[in-house]
Amino acid sequence: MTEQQPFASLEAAHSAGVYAKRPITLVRGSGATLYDDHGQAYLDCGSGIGVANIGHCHPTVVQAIAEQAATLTVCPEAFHNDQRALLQAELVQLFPAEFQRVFLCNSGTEAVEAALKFARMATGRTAIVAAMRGFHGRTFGALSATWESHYREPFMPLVPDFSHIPYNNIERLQNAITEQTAALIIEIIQGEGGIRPATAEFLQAAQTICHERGALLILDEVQTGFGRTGRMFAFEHYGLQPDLVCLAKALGGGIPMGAVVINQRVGELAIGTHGSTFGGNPLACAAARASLSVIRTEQLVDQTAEKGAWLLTQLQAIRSPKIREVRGLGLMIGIELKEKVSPYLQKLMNQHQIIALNSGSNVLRLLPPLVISWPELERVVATLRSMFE
Ligand SMILES: CC(=O)N[C@@H](CCCNCc1c(COP(=O)(O)O)cnc(C)c1O)C(=O)O
Repeated sequence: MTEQQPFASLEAAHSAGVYAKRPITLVRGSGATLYDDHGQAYLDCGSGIGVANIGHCHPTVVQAIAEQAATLTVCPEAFHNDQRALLQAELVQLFPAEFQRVFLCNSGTEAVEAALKFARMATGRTAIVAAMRGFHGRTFGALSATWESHYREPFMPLVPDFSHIPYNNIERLQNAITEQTAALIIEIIQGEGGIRPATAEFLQAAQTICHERGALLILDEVQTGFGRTGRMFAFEHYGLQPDLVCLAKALGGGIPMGAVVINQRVGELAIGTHGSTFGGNPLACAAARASLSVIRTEQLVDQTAEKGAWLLTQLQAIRSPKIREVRGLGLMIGIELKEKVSPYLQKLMNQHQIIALNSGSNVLRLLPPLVISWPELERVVATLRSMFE
């Protein structure tokens, strides 16, 4: 172990080796601030890749986890549980009335896997259509819906009968969705694919075409959900009526959790057709209930709409030959550069103590906690302006 980075070298000695690492060791977080093992503070504009919407270690969630950890953490879905029953009821309350059922799991990729299986089972069809540049997870089904070849190639063959269309291309959608299509799966804003919002026309056409041809519309809101875009769920911006909505990341307030919220149009799912040992566990459900209460009581959705609009305007006002476009919705912002983004991420972290993300090789992605303060937002804008102007 090196004295400067004792934990980094220890971790590197035993890690599977699949992750690119940044040279800091994060050991504590509070609100939108993270601290490394030397006590250095960082302003977090990554939220753990869109998880810490309510900030790090929110006291309400910490208390709920502590209480549930001392009460019951293990309860498979073979038995009823109070926290799960309450969370399910509170979760479907956030959706239109036709959404009455939810499948609980432990990650985004699991939510996508469940939605894909439910769609094939409910329709009796096998074809799945997804979007180019889309990202839906790393497990074989979700990976089959994910576009970029560098995610897919080492693992071929993937699940058969998946195809991809250009995002926002209605004509290709018309040709791709047929009577054999079980579902279309899309993001409202492509998160890993470069912070690319769908057009309202594309989304409306997707819903119309799917429902006219008996296919289900699966919305992957793993990254856009829980206030991230300035509405509780991004589909609300467009008045959509999806059939299955995949959720995860911020759902559990930092505790791993995923969910599929199911429109009654999908019909009944037969007992024994899917499952998960940890899905719906009391600890995650208690954390999720606490997180939802924080989003509600701190009015984080409305705050995000206001802060996000201001941030987007400020960043779009930066005049720089290095910036191609600034886009996004709420506090899900992408700055597309005319060059590689990684040097800028390193500079932000090492010289300015701001942690931001990439999305692809040339988009600087900002996913700050929704609790980020106005002074912290002003610091982000001032820093980026100084870097790019
Ligand atoms: C460092 C690291 O592990 N990064 C993750 C980043 C994934 C972030 N996105 C997850 C995601 C997923 C998968 O979610 P999960 O299994 O990672 O919880 C599904 N759908 C959408 C729209 C998503 O954005 C990865 O490279 O797999």
